[in-house]
Amino acid sequence: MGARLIDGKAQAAIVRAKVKVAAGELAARLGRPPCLAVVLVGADPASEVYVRNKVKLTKAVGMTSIERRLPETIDQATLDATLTDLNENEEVDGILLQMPIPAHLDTDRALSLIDPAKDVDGLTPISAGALVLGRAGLVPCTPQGAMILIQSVLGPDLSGRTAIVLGRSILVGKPLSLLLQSANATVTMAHSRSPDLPALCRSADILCAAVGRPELVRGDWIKPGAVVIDVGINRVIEEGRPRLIGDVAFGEAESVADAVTPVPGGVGPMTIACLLRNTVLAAARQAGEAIPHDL
Ligand SMILES: Nc1nc(=O)c2c([nH]1)NC[C@@H]1CN(c3ccc(C(=O)N[C@@H](CCC(=O)O)C(=O)O)cc3)C=[N+]21
Repeated sequence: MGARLIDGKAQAAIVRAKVKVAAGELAARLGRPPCLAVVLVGADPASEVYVRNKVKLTKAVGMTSIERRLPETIDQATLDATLTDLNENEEVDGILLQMPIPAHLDTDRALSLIDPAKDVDGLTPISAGALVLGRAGLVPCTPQGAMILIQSVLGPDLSGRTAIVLGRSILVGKPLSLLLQSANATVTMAHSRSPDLPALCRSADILCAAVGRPELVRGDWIKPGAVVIDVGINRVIEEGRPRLIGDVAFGEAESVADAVTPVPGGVGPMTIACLLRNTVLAAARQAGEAIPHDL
């Protein structure tokens, strides 16, 4: 009841349509389509699904993709060599190392080897630093997708609005806080140790939940008329069936918020659309070409 639904599937389709035009323009100038390389270590079933989906959507927007599948048991040197090989491959514009990688491998080391120019996940120290410093760089996909959803409701300028981000992960919470601040919102970075989370949340015009705790955010945590962005994707079993639920109690949020993202169909589809967008941006920048179209 009440709140508008923020349609992540529809917004992702808009982003992909723009990416498709841009990829076409760029392909004509480069003499080949932009190319995304996906590195998958091991055979985690959830990762397999994501990677298959990414490859399918990459082709659908007129780009190419290559996959490097490595066995669960590889050593760090093999992973490192795979990444540096892709760095040097001039046919590859973007590199994505699918997370998580097996525990015996060093994630930080692997990420820091990726050429920042090809870092379509925005997770290398150089990309993270560029975001902090407000310089041009590749922005992590999930927070970028969340921003597009927020701005689809509130417009590009968030001046005068307060925002709270629950969660301080490198992947989502930290970069999303910085992006909100760049768009002129006044941002609170909250987390599990923050005092009185419900009251903090209730003061925010924009509430972003990225903590990975199913339905942590209740209706009475939400300021009436707020925009609620649910970044959580929690797999739960309900009545014997697997189901995806967010970090926000959706039914309760609906009767308080002005607009709210569903799970699934909210931020998730935006993540992949923004990955494709980053691949085009990376291809253009490396070739010294202008960013095609209005991306
Ligand atoms: N290097 C790296 N980059 C990532 O961006 C990355 C990763 N590793 N590892 C795993 C997580 C997870 N992730 C999702 C992307 C899309 C949906 C998505 O589209 N979800 C659909 C539902 C899909 C379903 O039903 O399972 C939705 O929310 O509507 C979900 C999760 C990207 N990740």
